[in-house]
Amino acid sequence: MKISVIGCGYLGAVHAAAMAELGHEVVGIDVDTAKIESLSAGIPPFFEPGLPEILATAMASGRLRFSTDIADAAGATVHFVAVGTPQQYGGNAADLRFVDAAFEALAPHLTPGDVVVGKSTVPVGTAARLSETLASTAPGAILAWNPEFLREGFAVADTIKPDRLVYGVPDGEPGARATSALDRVYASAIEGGTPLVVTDYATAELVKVSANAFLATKISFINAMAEIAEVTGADVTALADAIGYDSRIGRRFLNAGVGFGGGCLPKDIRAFIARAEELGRGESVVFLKEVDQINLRRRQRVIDLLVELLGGQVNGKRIAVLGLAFKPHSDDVRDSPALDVAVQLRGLGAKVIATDPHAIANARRTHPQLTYADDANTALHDADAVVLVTEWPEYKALDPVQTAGRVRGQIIVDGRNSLDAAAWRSAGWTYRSLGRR
Ligand SMILES: NC(=O)C1=CN([C@@H]2O[C@H](COP(=O)(O)OP(=O)(O)OC[C@H]3O[C@@H](n4cnc5c(N)ncnc54)[C@H](O)[C@@H]3O)[C@@H](O)[C@H]2O)C=CC1
Ligand SMILES: O=C(O)[C@H]1O[C@H](OP(=O)(O)OP(=O)(O)OC[C@H]2O[C@@H](n3ccc(=O)[nH]c3=O)[C@H](O)[C@@H]2O)[C@H](O)[C@@H](O)[C@@H]1O
Repeated sequence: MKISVIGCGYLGAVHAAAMAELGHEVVGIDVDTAKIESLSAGIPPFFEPGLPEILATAMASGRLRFSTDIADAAGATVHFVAVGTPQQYGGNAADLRFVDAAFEALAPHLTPGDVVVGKSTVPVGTAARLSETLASTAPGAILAWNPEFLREGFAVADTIKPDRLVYGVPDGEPGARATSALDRVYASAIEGGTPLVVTDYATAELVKVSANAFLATKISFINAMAEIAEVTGADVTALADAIGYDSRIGRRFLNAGVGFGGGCLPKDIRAFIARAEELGRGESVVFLKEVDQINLRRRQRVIDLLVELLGGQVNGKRIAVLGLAFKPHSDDVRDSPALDVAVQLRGLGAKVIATDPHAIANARRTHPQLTYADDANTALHDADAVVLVTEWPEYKALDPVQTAGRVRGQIIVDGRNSLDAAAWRSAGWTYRSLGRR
């Protein structure tokens, strides 16, 4: 099939390359010239395992190209819109200006029968509104909403073989046509047994935000238990293992620590709260405010622990911050707890030396005032204390004895509860975590 993908960020670039990998003919379009130049040269503008490989194959096959000109979408019959929907500046709601601009720019290049497929995460009600607009700007074009559930770090596999597919489509013949077009796009996943839910726009939009809200709630639940564990001497990791054996609960997303961040979970729960309030149903999701608060408290707890361990103040103390990305296997620093901790420590007067295997360039762009080290050894040199905030495998593998030889003070706060506490303690470290013994 001929496909266009409007917006080539973390979601769109992977989607474009994966669609070409599946045999479709794809054009990826973005307003960011540098991003398009990089993608056109076969170089992903961000770190995503597996993307360089599928990008190279797809470019070599001639099935994938990139452009800054929206007119190049003409000729495709399915158009995915994957532009950003960030949190509004100064508010909680989603900023839909990029979605609106993309639809407005795309409309003149559509022909009747084309299917426009929303991929961006949007507040419920957005698709119905955009469908009405399209009816006048591009008569005969059909809108579907096909939310995306990929995880950064696993984006390629999640796109080629998703857990499930959800299509939000209009009633009647247009809905049937959109469904059949999407079935062709995703033929390999469907043939491979991927569950498919075909529903209306509102349900599809809500599936996406409720899935992220559930995941965020699960993380904040275990982090709330970590707060209780801290004052009772209980161990949150053993607790998570024990409740996780109950298959109704499950162990995944029960890792306590410095909490969730990234370009999605935090902004999506806030946008959900804002949208529910607009709909007069704020009370239905009021618990999400607590989910957000518990999450933000964990960042503060890491800071408080360091202050306590450093004798009441961190001013002038050299602190090695291990990790900047919001999670391992990503270079994304959007709303990253790790970067937030580094920035706050610096604000308290600490000499912060931060490091990350892949996220330094992105962190430096938004926070040029921080001091960065290219590797953990350099960051650890002469540190008065160490804080691990992104559980990259290389940090988890640090040897406590060797690490002791690099630092000035053997103090470590394990913000991801991911180190072997006993091994670090027996090597002479003062080891503290978030809710672990
Ligand atoms: N990053 C992720 O893992 C996932 C993201 N999502 C959702 O997908 C959407 C995109 O997210 P990301 O890719 O992370 O954001 P991003 O910020 O990495 O990418 C958005 C891209 O859209 C481009 N753009 C903005 N306006 C445009 C326009 N008018 N025409 C063409 N391109 C335009 C930007 O230049 C940027 O490259 C958001 O709604 C997000 O919530 C959903 C699932 C997973
Ligand atoms: O809408 C989105 O963009 C995506 O948001 C999340 O994916 P992602 O943000 O890539 O990362 P996750 O693996 O969900 O992790 C999110 C945050 O939660 C934290 N986390 C995760 C799991 C856990 O047990 N504990 C925990 O603190 C991670 O460190 C990270 O900061 C969802 O998992 C995806 O399904 C969804 O498509």
